[in-house]
Amino acid sequence: MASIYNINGATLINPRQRSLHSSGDVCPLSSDYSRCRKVGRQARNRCFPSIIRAVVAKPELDFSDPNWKRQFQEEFANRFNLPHLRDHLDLKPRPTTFSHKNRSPQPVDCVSANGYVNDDDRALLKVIKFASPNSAGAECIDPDCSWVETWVHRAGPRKQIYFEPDQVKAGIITCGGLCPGLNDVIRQIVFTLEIYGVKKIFGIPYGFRGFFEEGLAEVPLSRAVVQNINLQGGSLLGVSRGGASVSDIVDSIQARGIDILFVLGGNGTHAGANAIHNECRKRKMKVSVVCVPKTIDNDILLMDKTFGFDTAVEEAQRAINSAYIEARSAYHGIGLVKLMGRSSGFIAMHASLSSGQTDVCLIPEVPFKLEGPYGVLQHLEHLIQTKGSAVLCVAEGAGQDLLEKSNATDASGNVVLGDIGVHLQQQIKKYFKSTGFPADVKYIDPTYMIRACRANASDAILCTVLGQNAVHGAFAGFSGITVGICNTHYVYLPISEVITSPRYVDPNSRMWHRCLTSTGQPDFM
Ligand SMILES: Nc1ncnc2c1ncn2[C@@H]1O[C@H](COP(=O)(O)OP(=O)(O)O)[C@@H](O)[C@H]1O
Ligand SMILES: O=P(O)(O)OC[C@H]1O[C@](O)(COP(=O)(O)O)[C@@H](O)[C@@H]1O
Ligand SMILES: [Mg+2]
Repeated sequence: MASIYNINGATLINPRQRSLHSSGDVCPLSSDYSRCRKVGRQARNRCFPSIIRAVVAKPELDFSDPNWKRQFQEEFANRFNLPHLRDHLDLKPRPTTFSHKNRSPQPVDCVSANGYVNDDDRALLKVIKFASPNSAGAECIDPDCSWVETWVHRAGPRKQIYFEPDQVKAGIITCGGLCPGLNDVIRQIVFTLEIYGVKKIFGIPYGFRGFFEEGLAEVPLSRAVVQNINLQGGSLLGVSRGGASVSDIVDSIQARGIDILFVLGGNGTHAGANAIHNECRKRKMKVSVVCVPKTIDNDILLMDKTFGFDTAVEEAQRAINSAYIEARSAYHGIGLVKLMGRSSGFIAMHASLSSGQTDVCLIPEVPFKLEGPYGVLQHLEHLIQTKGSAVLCVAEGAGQDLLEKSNATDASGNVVLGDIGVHLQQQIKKYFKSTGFPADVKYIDPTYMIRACRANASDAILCTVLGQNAVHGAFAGFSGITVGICNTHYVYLPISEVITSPRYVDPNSRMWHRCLTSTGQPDFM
């Protein structure tokens, strides 16, 4: 079924629809930009509007059929239906032991009828009615841009649960790169598990590696152990990339007797967790796998934001402010800041917006030229001539087509990127030297500083709610789900729906346009 999501300046085309984009100038994903670039400027400029045309033209949907909307919504509801342990096991629920008002597990008759989320509660995924497919960031299904409601499942504690808390062994694992707030989530998961009455809570050290590497013992967790871990950054459990086969991990889960596994990680981790969930289901194991999305890159689909992103932006804008001060104080000063963002430019875009001092923001989703009359270098020269200084912020995944490719990957299979920051620094110096009017380039690469820090207040709250809801989701019997915030409401989503692609900045979105308005930068092509 056709679908376009566009939330807070991000676009996704479900890769299942990729066949729709096989010809011409359609560029749904950043990896397709190079192909797009080859078809020339005019075609390239049509890239994002073409996404809309491609989806509108989806052959299976017959918009003359008065039932098309109902069909679409039914299929959407099926896709977003939450996988449950009941799907493969014959299970009876029991009344919950979770109580809002008491810190200890409650006997059944003390559980108040109110304060629980009904399984039929839903949150609206999209809240804008677009009048036209040409509206900024439009996500339309039919040519008239009809209003089609899409609902997702509301997160929270249920009245009925599918585990006996005092018999449960729960495991927590943190995978991928660091992210502010990991400890906050671990802490809230432990607190909430204890309130349900769980006694056996363990951390698996160093990501998926902890399941198979000898000598890495489980870390016993309790309220006392995690009480203050939110005061520092990093992960109490450690993180890693790479890992064992899914089958070996599930063998290990079986051998350890884990009933509920909480998996904190990004896109790669979610793919791994979904594979673990599917393998458990195949083996008819009563194991609930619940993810909490973690990434400073904010590249997880459908969500308003992931935890750690806000904090990373706050730290990143400090680097931009420093670059500004250096550039402003130097004669012909240029401040250059490289920020993380492997394939999505959210950190660079938001840090540029929040600092307000960026003159040029370069992100992976928007191609640019360095040389020539429309290139970045000439624009920098113009800025030096008119303002005396300039600040440039670049995401690590930007401009990779300007660099030599190594084809190397990290342990998780992520492409090792060329260093666009160093390249820009060299090219800017070279250019200004050749013009006979050298610039003073101050290069700041705050890479790990923006993520190896404690979560800020906003992220700490997000982590708290996500951590608690992860536990509620597991006790409700769901497995293969992740928790997120959509349009300010907390929801559960099937992992399969959030791993279809990374989330990208949509160059046609209002947010990117706002960034351009703020920087005042031209189109560098
Ligand atoms: N497609 C996949 N299937 C199974 N496991 C995966 C997959 N992609 C990544 N992983 C595993 O998930 C973990 C984290 O992945 P990584 O890409 O490094 O970080 P992130 O989860 O933050 O994207 C690694 O241990 C990696 O081996
Ligand atoms: O050096 P590391 O630890 O591999 O991490 C670098 C990567 O971490 C990130 O910030 C976040 O990546 P993950 O979401 O996969 O953890 C990327 O933007 C960056 O490329
Ligand atoms: Mg990743």
